Amino acid sequence: MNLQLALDRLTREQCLEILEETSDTIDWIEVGTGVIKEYGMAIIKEIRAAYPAKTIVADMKTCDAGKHEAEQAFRSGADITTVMAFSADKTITDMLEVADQYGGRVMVDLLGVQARSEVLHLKELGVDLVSLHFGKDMQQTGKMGDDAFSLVDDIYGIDCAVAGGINVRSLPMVMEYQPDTIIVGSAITNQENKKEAARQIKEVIETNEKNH
Ligand SMILES: O=C(CO)[C@H](O)[C@H](O)COP(=O)(O)O
Repeated sequence: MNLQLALDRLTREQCLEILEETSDTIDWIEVGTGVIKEYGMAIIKEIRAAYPAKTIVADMKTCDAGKHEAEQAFRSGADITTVMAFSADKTITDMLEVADQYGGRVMVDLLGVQARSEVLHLKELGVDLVSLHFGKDMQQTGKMGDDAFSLVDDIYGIDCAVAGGINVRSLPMVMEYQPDTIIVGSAITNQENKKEAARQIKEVIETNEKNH
């Protein structure tokens, strides 16, 4: 199970500092949407150069112009780029095609998706990686429930990541569903000791995996 560190609402310097502290603990680096909007593709290139062996997720949250945005992400060194599930089929299939050319992957963000049929449709399009996402603003009025997982339950052939305010306390509930990737942002990046926060989260993941 991968631990994906989400770098959101941070300066370039903070991103690099946090990576220095946590890179030996985390598996995937997510360059957050806001960070990309602030610094453009340059921040992805810089992180790629600094961490050549890490999997980099560019959280582009593309919703149109899929071919162009996927090319931007992969050319900058991303291994995975994201697209919103509500996008046109053509946006998603174009991105899958570009991903194939670059040997990369597309993660479809299920923010706002209510029906399993939508996930089944994504699978028919060729999608093999989705993220269950309880958004930042939604976190202000609620928290992710285990009903979120009913969207992907028993759908085989699709890897699943999960994101949305996950911390060391909520992690055991999330892990019951055995997602492929756990995405954690603020529960690491907002902590005083980020290295220790990442280590604790990784430890819970590894302990849970051993006992499963
Ligand atoms: O995509 C995101 C925000 O749009 C974040 O990656 C995701 O929400 C994880 O961050 P946090 O753990 O702070 O919720």
